[in-house]
Amino acid sequence: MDDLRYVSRYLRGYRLHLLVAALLIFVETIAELVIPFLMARIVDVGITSGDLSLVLATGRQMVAVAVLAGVCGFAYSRFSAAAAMGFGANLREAEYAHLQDYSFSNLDEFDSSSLVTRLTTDITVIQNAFVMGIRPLLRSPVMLVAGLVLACTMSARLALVFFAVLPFLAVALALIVRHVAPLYAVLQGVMDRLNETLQEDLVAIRAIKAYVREGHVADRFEQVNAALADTATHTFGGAVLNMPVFQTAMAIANVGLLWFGGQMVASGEIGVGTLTGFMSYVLLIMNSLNMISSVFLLLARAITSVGRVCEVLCEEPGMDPNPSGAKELADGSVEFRDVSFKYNPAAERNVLEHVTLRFAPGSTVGILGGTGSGKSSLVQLVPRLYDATEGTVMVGGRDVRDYDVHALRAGVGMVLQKNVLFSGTVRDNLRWGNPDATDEEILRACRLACVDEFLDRIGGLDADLGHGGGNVSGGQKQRLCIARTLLSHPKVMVFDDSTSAVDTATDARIRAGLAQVRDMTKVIIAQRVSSVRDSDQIVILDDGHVHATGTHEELLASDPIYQELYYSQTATQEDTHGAE
Ligand SMILES: Nc1ncnc2c1ncn2[C@@H]1O[C@H](COP(=O)(O)OP(=O)(O)OP(=O)(O)O)[C@@H](O)[C@H]1O
Repeated sequence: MDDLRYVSRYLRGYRLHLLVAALLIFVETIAELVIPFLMARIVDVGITSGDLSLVLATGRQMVAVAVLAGVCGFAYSRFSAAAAMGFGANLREAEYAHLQDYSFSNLDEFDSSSLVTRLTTDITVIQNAFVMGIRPLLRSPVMLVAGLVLACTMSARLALVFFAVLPFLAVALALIVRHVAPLYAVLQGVMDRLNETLQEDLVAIRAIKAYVREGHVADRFEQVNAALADTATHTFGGAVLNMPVFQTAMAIANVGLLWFGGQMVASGEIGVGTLTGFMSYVLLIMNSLNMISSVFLLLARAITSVGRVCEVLCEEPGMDPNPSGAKELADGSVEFRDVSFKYNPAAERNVLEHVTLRFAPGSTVGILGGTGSGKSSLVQLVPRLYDATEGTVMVGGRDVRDYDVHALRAGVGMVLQKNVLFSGTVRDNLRWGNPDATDEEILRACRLACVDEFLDRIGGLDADLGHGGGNVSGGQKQRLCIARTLLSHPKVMVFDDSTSAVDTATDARIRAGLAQVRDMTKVIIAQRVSSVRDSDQIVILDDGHVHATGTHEELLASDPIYQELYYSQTATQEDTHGAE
């Protein structure tokens, strides 16, 4: 209920539509209830007494009431559709906007495929329930109560026959709803799994072909697909039982009514018109019961989806973006004061443990360490992609939490390990760094990042990069990403292993280019010692701890890890040169 109340706020702008739709249904329902009465009058009074003018006059009234019901039904469908689609659009927009406020830690909580389902399928389920559910939800209780009252008024004895069948129908329908409702939550979960598998397989399709794993992923997909088919069969198989149960009850009630009703007509206790009118009301009552159970099934599914949408909407952003915080970084200094960090508060071990470091503004800092030693985790704390669990991270002499997070991220450029480019031209992509950049500025950034070496070959700034930047190589992509970040003129720039795919000579040229940008602090995570040896400071991380810091000469003279890295890599290079 709380979830329903929560999402109802997204009806804004469509409450009037909903109200008008409800009124139209009410009028339509009343009109339909009047028709059997008019019919009974024609048969019992008009035809029995041979009064043709009464038959015609009542017939005209019946037509007018039927037209009124039709018009109301038609107008209702317009208003309810507008309300449902508008509500769905509001919900999707709210989910999407809230996702933009998610921190990286929030995004760790949800699978991206599940988020896609929650923004698409779940909203469609809610919209469908809205369009198809409101009408029976509003009509059926009115029909049920009014039908019962009117049927009893027509013939209390006949109503007894009908009341004997009613409880069986009600219990059978209630059992179906109870059995099927929880299955919808399972169904949506399996749907998530199918989307997840599909997304992973499509993203990794090249790797799958390269490793000849088509058979393996096909088997995996088949399993999830079969699980979805099984769950859906079980769920919808239970839901459609509604219909045969209803029809059986209807047939039994009809036989009983005709049997007893026929005897009552024969004995003159009631007229034929009353019997036919009564049977029309029975049909209305049974129909409304059937509708109520269908609506419950529809709502059960929609409530599961509402819950899933609410999980996205109610997820507290993992960090306060502090929009009223400082807007400018005084300089590019970075400081870690006794910083410890773990991704999940429930995790036993910290990923970073008591890290204390200081990078002077404009300096170049190299970070080395084995895989999983915490290099990426450390630098992600600088632009607040995550917040430190303990201790303080300072940029430009202030705690990072004191900045408006957007201003902080504009001041701390980051070239991530996994580079992402978008469809569009080179110019479009580079302007992500600075939407106002002129072509001269773009070309300067291209020179610094050594993009100029291949820019003309791919077609200049107007070259189309294709979907996800698929038209350029891994090394070219990395250089374009560096140029893109340079264009935003950050005070601190972090390179998270972002030249791993370029050759050593190009790597050196990029570093020479970056050295020209003097007022920017450069933090370079690298696997190669050659990428960081000229840095003002080199930090060696080991299992989340700062193992050593110093210049190349200092570390080479004193640190065993650095010595091992350096000599193993120079030996490899010499071997390679020797082999050449
Ligand atoms: N999003 C995440 N959620 C939970 N744990 C994570 C997450 N990202 C990284 N880790 C864990 O944190 C530890 C440090 O990872 P990190 O990526 O910082 O290492 P790294 O030194 O950059 O490694 P590499 O050189 O392989 O990129 C690893 O044990 C890793 O499993």
